[in-house]
Amino acid sequence: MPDYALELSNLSRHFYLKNGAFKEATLLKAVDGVSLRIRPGETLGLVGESGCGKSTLAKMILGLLEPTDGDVLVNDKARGASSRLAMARQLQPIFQDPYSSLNPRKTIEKIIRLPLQLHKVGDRHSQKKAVKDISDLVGLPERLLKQYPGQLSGGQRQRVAIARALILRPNILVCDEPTSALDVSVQAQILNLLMDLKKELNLTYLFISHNLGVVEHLVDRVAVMYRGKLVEQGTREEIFHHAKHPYTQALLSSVLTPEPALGVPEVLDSSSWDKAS
Ligand SMILES: Nc1ncnc2c1ncn2[C@@H]1O[C@H](COP(=O)(O)OP(=O)(O)OP(=O)(O)O)[C@@H](O)[C@H]1O
Repeated sequence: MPDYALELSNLSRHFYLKNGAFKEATLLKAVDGVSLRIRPGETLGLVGESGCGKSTLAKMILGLLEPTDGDVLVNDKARGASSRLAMARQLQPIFQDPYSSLNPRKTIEKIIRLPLQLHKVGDRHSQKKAVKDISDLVGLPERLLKQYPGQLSGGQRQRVAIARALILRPNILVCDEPTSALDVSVQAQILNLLMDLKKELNLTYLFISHNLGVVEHLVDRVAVMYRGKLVEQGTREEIFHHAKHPYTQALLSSVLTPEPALGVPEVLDSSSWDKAS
């Protein structure tokens, strides 16, 4: 077992923004010297308002964006030191919009199976069985496997995205606003599913959200980001009940008087819903 599932050291990503032909470019420090560690099996919530750098940080962890500076370690090894397959078997993303991330011309079965084919894992028979097993695990009825993304509800599509992320059996999921595009009633179902999967598969989560109401119910620890930097991190109890940094306090007080748009769902009452939304 590695000491840390994820370790970020002094991670930065800067962008030069052009201000028109004759003006000098300005430097935007989208992520600026972020260091954090997540232990195996832990859920870390990364919170902060829109534009503070959360997605940029996620993209660097996932290898979709090169850091300007700093290191990403996955299961104690530099991410650049592992092959694509080795990395795909450790770390997978779940994004906000399950529709745009699913190929509309492929059946659900093919979409979930694709990572196994791309990485040449198993034969046709074992791949089909793996798709069936993972679909059961995420609560996707078998009849949906022959359908196309456009025929599914938002919640079902997010279950497909989760199944595809898990088919190579990674131990870490980077969830970037995984429920923000869903109806409030469906959000709770997907959040409950993610928590059930975490227990069953002993997963580690980096859970990115602007919605502190969601984060409070799910995470072990919280890291608070403001203008590219981490301003505070601590246990859920420390951050939600004894926050020290004024920005964290301001963020929390805006949640205590929620706007309707924040749509804090009624999380974690799984008694009243069906698995297949
Ligand atoms: N490719 C890019 N080129 C220039 N600036 C960028 C680029 N990507 C992100 N930025 C800027 O970096 C900053 C951080 O953006 P990022 O998307 O990481 O924030 P965020 O916290 O995820 O916000 P949101 O929750 O709205 O997605 C923003 O000011 C954004 O405009």
